[in-house]
Amino acid sequence: MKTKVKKWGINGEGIAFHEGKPVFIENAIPNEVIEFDIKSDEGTYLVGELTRLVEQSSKRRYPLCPIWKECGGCALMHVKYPAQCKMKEGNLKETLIKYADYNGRILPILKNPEPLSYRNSCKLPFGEEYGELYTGMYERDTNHFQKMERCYVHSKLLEQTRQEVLKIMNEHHLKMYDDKKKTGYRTLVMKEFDSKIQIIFVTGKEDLSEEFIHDVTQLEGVVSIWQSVKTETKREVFGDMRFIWGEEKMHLRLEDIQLSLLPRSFFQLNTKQSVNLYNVVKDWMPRSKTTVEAYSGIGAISLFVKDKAQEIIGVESIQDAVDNANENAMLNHADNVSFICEDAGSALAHLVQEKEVDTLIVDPPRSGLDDTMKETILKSKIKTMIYVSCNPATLAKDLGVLKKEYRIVKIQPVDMFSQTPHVETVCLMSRKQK
Ligand SMILES: C[S@@+](CC[C@H](N)C(=O)[O-])C[C@H]1O[C@@H](n2cnc3c(N)ncnc32)[C@H](O)[C@@H]1O
Repeated sequence: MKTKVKKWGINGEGIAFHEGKPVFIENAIPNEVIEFDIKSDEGTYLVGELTRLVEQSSKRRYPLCPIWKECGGCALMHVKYPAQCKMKEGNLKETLIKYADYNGRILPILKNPEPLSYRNSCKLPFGEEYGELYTGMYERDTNHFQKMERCYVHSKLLEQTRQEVLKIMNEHHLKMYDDKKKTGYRTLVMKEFDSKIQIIFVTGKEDLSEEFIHDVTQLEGVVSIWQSVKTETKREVFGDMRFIWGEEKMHLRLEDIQLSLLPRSFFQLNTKQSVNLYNVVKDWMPRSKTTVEAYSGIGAISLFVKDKAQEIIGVESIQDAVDNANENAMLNHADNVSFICEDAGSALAHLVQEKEVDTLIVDPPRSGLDDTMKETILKSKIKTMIYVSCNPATLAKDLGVLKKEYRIVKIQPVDMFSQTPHVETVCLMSRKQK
């Protein structure tokens, strides 16, 4: 069948229409004329497969990565960078209209200065082929494991080290995880900050030999090695954490803020753009008496805005991250900033009773704000809210609820995840005057 692609889908697919139903077609770009087959009928929509490009978009480019389609991690690898940014702005706008009934201004997206080689971390399962270990990922919605030769969005040092670590593992004839024996190597986790690398080997019941560790420590940039022993099937990648060698924590500097973090603690995966993101929050934040930062991770946002409030309380559910955040407050001489380990919604509910909280910053996971959080915000006297979101759909749905009491002042998309359809957004809100 032949059709013209009408618009972008949220996952970077093209959407066309066939007999009144939308057809989601991977690798198709709006305004292209294409031929496609129907892969499946999902009731309200169809899934199509592009079979031939009849008229190609000027926004299309040759994708750098040979496995971009199979991997699925970089669903926009075939789209020129300016057009990727336009796609994200457009999808954010459409989502805000759909769920929050907001059709106001959205600031132009803050572009990523490095659309390739920006990722500071990876978490990749091991596979084995002809007795050799490799890392890869499962193709989206399948059980097919795709080998990764080279990743173009990993930072250069991270990618170089990943390849060298694999070489050493194979020289030591290490094996992938065997679920029956509960031994072997499951996942390779690596983080790179300021040209220093931390490696976490997620394994079964495995003793890492001294010779193997010694060889890994010889790699340029490697400063920290951990092991995570995990024999259950649950999704969480970290099990029993064992510190093996070097520096326990990773250290990084963002402008004049110093941060350190343990392996379990979350940090944004694009270090340079996180500085630009945090500066938007800092610029938009008014002077405050008491600010709560919910979902505070290792405390980076609170420390960025530390001079704008008399007191800042960060709330985070991972104890390691809270410990790091409190140490980071000390490291940066921020006596007015402290962090507690609690569920963000429950903590806000009691903090607004105990203190005059006038400003709230939230940076929740992709699932957005839970009901307790939203109800507490609506009942509170919080004047200013800054919502940092990595998921336009949950952001828009949450704004749809919060608009009862808050008006949207400004919205700033930030491109943290180039080559992917994901977009980070900062939204400033102000409590309506009654
Ligand atoms: C998107 S990250 C934001 C971290 C931080 N703002 C930053 O920029 O590094 C979300 C954080 O929320 C934490 N989190 C998830 N659910 C939570 C909850 N119910 N209560 C408190 N923190 C939670 C996660 O552990 C994670 O550190």
